[in-house]
Amino acid sequence: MAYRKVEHYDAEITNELANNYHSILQSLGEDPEREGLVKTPERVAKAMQFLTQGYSQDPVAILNSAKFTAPKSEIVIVKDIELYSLCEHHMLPFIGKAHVAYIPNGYITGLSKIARVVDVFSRRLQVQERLTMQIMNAIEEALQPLGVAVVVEANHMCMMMRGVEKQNSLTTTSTFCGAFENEVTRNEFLRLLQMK
Ligand SMILES: Nc1nc2c(ncn2[C@@H]2O[C@H](COP(=O)(O)OP(=O)(O)OP(=O)(O)O)[C@@H](O)[C@H]2O)c(=O)[nH]1
Ligand SMILES: [Zn+2]
Repeated sequence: MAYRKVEHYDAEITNELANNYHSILQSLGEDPEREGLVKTPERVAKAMQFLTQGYSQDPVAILNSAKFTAPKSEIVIVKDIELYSLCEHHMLPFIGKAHVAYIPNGYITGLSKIARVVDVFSRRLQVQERLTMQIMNAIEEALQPLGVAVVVEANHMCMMMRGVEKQNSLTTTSTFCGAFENEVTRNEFLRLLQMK
């Protein structure tokens, strides 16, 4: 059986983006008609739609799609969720990990849904601070837990490949609400994050 990729891209948007990328290649001094580049505008058009698909996804609906009742209230942590996002200033990747915790207040969600929510907000043009906050707000809205904590660590290609050209700087952002505003609970979360 022939290999067939299963992809869903809007034909009109793909076409419009591809025309623009064709012009961009010309502006960069390239020949968009040379063999290796003939399909590049269409490939980039699809890649960019993939990398920004989060705009059309509803994070709260994702969390609610596997919402279960839970009587006990212990910290739930999903850590080391890898993320790939695009900085909104340069549209270059920033790559890192999210660590997400919440304390249920009667409801839990499927663990994979937490990682999916990280993807939804990562697949948009972002700044790391807003990404961190949006993950927290979605969990808060969907589950109304006793608290939510989100830490994101990332390397920004715009600081590595160009600009200030720093190869080892790691940006950490965090946001806490509810019970995690309490120092004891927050420290417990930070301690659990350090456990390997
Ligand atoms: N706060 C924040 N800043 C970011 C993020 N991603 C990129 N930036 C920064 O956005 C800033 C944009 O600054 P500008 O001076 O307008 O752009 P620029 O001339 O390209 O700046 P340089 O990167 O310093 O060369 C830069 O300092 C980037 O490092 C992010 O997620 N959060
Ligand atoms: Zn940037």
